[in-house]
Amino acid sequence: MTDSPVGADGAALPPAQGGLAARGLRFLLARWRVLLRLTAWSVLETGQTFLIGYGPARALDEGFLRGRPDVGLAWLAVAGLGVLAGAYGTARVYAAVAALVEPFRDRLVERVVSRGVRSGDAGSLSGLTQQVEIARDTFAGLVMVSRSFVFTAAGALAGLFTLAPPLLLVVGPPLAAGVTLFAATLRPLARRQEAFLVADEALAGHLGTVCPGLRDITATGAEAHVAAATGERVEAEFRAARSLARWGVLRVASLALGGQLPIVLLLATAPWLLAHGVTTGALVGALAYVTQSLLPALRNLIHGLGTSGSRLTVVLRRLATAGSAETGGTDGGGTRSRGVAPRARSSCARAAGPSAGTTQHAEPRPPDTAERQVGPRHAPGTRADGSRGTLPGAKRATEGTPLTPAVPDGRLHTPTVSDDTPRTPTADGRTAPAGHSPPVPSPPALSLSSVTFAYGPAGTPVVDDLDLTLPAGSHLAVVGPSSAGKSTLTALVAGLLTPDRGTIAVGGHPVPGPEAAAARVLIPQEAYVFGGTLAENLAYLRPEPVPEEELLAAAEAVGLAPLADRLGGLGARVDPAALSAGERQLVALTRAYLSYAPLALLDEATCHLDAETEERAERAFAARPGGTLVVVAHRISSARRAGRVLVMDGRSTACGGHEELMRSSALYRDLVGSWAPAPSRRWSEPALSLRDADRVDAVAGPGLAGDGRHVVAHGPMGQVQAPGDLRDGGSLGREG
Ligand SMILES: Nc1ncnc2c1ncn2[C@@H]1O[C@H](COP(=O)(O)OP(=O)(O)OP(=O)(O)O)[C@@H](O)[C@H]1O
Repeated sequence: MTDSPVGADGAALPPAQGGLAARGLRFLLARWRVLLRLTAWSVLETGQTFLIGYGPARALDEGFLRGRPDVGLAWLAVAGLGVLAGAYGTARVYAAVAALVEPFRDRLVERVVSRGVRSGDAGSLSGLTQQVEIARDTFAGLVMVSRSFVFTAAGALAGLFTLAPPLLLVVGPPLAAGVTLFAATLRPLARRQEAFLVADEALAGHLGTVCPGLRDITATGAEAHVAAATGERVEAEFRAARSLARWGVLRVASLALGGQLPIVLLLATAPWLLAHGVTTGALVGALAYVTQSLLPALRNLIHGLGTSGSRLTVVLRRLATAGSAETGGTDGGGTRSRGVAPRARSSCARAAGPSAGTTQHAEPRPPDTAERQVGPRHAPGTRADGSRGTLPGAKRATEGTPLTPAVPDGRLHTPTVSDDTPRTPTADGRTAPAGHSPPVPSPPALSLSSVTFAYGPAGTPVVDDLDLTLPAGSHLAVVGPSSAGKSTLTALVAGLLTPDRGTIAVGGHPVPGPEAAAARVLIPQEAYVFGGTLAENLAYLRPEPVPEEELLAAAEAVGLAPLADRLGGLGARVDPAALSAGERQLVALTRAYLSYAPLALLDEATCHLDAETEERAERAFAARPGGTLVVVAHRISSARRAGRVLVMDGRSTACGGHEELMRSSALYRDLVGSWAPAPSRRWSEPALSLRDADRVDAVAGPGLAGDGRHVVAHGPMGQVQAPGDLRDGGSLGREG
């Protein structure tokens, strides 16, 4: 039993704070009147306990065994009255306990609230007041069980002595031994209980963070990473539970010794006791004392002090820790503690490796560093040191195969070379047209063959018989009206959904599969940011520590650098709730940018960014040597940047360059029309193009102003109302 208690992170717990006990004692002494009242009402409970054994003993000895049932019944009635009086006393005891517990709660609330008001941290305030309620309930429970044990034991021992002193000789020693053993194990048990609670909370907190992000974790291929971090916490809780269970055996032993052994001894020594003047009634009364009073009181004490006591210690210690934070305490990361036990902190620091430790205290980024480094220092699929990564899909592309062109039936067929042939990296890191590179065969970055998928067996296919081949280094924009299946397509490629028919391969590896999962990273619209440091967030998808310069270069490339500066550098702790949706997207984008996955799938991952920031991020991804980019676009600019555009609308899928699709796809033209910026009062260039309406084919240009006659255009197909005849020079306004 030498194992020492450890926290969730494996570190030994600090010794219990003696200050808490001293403060508790001072609190109680200041309320001596309440304690006196509590004692007085508890005496009634003692009387009840006394009568539980004494009444039946007298009823037997003086009544039933002597053929005087009336006397026997009278003694039983006395015992019954004792129970009634005891119940009244217990009710008064509750009132006295309330008079003790409520000021305790008030003092804690006062401290916590004044601290919260001063710090202006409403979130932490709410958490702490909850803990105050736990402390109050636990404190009340402790007062009840410890008080009950003391007065019950006093009543029972007094009863045993009154009935026959030899009974005390049989019951007293094992009871004392049991209580002593329990007292000896109390402190180590409490500390193990605390370690278990901390480990349990750490696991629950971790799962609370991880579970809402499961989709993203799967999407970004971070399953193994997260599983390892979760496994650590499960293991920590298992160790704490095992240690607690070992010590729990002693708790059971103390109950057996103090509460159950006396029963055995009373029965075993019955002949001896009866031979030494103990009456049958006294023996029965002694058994009543042990079974009805001492055993339950001892059991309550052991369970109450063993669990509630340690819980109270944990909660009070946290409240005290929160107090030190108020006076300037930090959690080691330079940030203020929020009343959460430091040991329960996320293990991301460990998961991120040594870099997390060094970046926690990182100095703000030197401005020139970012200016000099505008891209990742490595190609996808290679390590930071330039060596090849182990990800099978993370190969450098040496030969580009262009995206297959659209054909009238909407199917995508065999690739042919075009002007949009992607550029692939040369040995010195610059890019050259793929055709000029040595013709080393390489699998396409992404290939879909006859892929069909419907949500449910009877559902209409969202993706229908789709063929698509993307060479490494290419940039594809996926567009389409709402519900066209764009997100479904990215989920299929990411392996989050399984096609009903057809096959998908990423970097030549079948989807689903570990190699394919490692070769792609999906950034969904709702970005997943966790409460670690910025560096931990950014390096999350990298198995090894990432140098600070590389993180900064990535931040600069993607457009995160201003936010990183504002947050206080890479070591700054990130509060996901305090970031805007766009800022969270920038963090998620930079994290994906730093990953080794060559294929990046941006599913409206930039929808909360302004056009300029979106362009910067997309260009950064497109410039990753050998990296392939698939963007679900929601802006015309995004589609224009891509070499190729995939227009989705159920069965009528089309693919091609922007200009080509503007000519050949009515749907694409409609989409482009619906993406046009809202007109302002002063138009400097054509702002409204009406092409597919019945009566008009006009371009609204400079000088147009509303005069009550309206063109209404809404929806991707452009519903048009033209109350005036435009050819007659009617004026236009616009609404919707
Ligand atoms: N989990 C699901 N269960 C059933 N149907 C779904 C599910 N997810 C999506 N769908 C349906 O599949 C179709 C395609 O949805 P998807 O999200 O892929 O479209 P989208 O083009 O990404 O739309 P948007 O541009 O609005 O995000 C829609 O009709 C949608 O209702």
